[in-house]
Amino acid sequence: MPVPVPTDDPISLLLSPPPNETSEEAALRLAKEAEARRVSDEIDRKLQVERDALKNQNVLKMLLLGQSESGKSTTLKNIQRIQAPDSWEAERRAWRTVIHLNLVRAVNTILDALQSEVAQVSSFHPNSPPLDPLSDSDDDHDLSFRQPPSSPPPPSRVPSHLLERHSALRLQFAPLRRVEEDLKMALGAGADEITDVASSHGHAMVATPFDATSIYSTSMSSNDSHTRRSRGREPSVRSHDAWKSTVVNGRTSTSPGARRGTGSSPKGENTEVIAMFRSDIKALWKDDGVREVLARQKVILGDSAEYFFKHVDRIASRHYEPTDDDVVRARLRTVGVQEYRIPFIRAAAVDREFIGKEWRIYDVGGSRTMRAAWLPYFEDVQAILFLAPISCFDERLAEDRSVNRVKDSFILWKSIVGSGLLAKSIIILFLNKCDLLDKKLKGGVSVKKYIPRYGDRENSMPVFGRYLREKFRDYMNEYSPERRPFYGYLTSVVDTKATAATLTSIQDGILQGYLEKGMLL
Ligand SMILES: Nc1nc2c(ncn2[C@@H]2O[C@H](COP(=O)(O)OP(=O)(O)OP(=O)(O)O)[C@@H](O)[C@H]2O)c(=O)[nH]1
Ligand SMILES: [Mg+2]
Repeated sequence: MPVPVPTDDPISLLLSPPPNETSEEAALRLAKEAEARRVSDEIDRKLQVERDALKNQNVLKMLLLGQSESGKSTTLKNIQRIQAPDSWEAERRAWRTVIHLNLVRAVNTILDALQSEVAQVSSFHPNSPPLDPLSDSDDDHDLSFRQPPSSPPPPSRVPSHLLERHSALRLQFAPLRRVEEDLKMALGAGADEITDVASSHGHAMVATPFDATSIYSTSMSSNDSHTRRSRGREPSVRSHDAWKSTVVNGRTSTSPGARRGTGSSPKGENTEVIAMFRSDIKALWKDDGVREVLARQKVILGDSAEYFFKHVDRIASRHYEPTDDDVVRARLRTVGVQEYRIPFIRAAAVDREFIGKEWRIYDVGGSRTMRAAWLPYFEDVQAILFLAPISCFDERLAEDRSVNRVKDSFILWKSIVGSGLLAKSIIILFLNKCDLLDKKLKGGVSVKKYIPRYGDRENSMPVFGRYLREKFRDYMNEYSPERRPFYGYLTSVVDTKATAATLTSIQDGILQGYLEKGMLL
């Protein structure tokens, strides 16, 4: 006797057999469901084994969360630098390839901007397409964002010398296109930035990790709707150092010949080519006309581009060895979830009981295409370090141009602090990129234009930073299932000295708290 399906229950609707199903179809459907359940149970079993192992080892589990380019991997580098100096040193060399890619990509982006200027596609704004403004009636009840409509670009005032030289420049820099392709090949998927949803390679776009529900989510033990898990893809922890050993050992040559399968070019050819272009790159960056084109087209070169151009003499040299600061500035997008094991070396200062114990840190890819993969890591997490970049109050997500980046951080934050699954976790907030915010506000960008309710408060980094900090705190108080302390820091994680001090005191505080509760021993 078929059970009537309540029409208002989407899960039951999904699970109910299709009308007029034949017995063969029913058998096939049931077999598929049984297989999916088997896979799902296997995932649960593996995760449980992992959890039990962690408990036995007295490991503290920490997640780094936040949108893409919020500074999660940069924070992790700070942690590695302080707490795992040997592996930090061993990996230094590998970052050279990433830094070279960052530099070459920035040069090629400048050339693309010149190209579009010359082609007089002057209405084309690669980084800021006109959109409907986000109005005050937006759903964010006490803080709304406005994206002022893009005004038409002013007529090109680019000096004619640059326009005339443009074709020559393109020819002159042509070898750097090939170098970019080679370096990307060597570094793998993370070498490409996600530019829009079309480049998400079929990954589901979700605003929060809890939005990825599936028909099997009802079998979760917790009754918190936020704990529903997508069972579509097996959770995977990627090895984070695959590209590092590749570029250091030269298993994949970064030479153009190797890319085409001939393997004929000597290793290190790309470094040679980049070194040959040192003075040309310097001249390009210093050219006022170039600056004007970049400003006019609102081209975003990446947060570290300016730093790499500033240090091009060192970086574009044949014997370049990255410094600590260079490594911290290097940008490589995180793909999936990456696990790091880091000992508590400062722990002796807190209590010698901690000697031999370690952090298990998970660094996640932050774009909306990656967030579904976070959820399996939420159980038994002791600490979450949440990064919200606050310099980007006037920017939109690369993967969804309709969403303001600070608003996206609020959406994510509310879902994390509001999750029953994470109710016992310590949550620490870094309101990051304060250095860039300071520069932006001093450069004349007005907060009020994008956040009308900011009103006539001072347009300065400390005041706006504190204002946002209060908003995050209020949301935590409003959304947390149980009361929890708020730890919010205004940070610039590229400042390694200040970040080291902050991280050390946070670690000591967390360890002390756990020690007092007897949860680690
Ligand atoms: N100036 C400045 N740059 C920063 C800061 N934090 C991070 N960056 C830079 O911003 C870029 C992105 O940082 P990542 O740490 O790679 O960002 P992420 O959150 O790991 O990004 P995904 O891996 O895509 O999720 C890098 O070039 C960093 O050097 C900061 O506080 N100030
Ligand atoms: Mg990352």
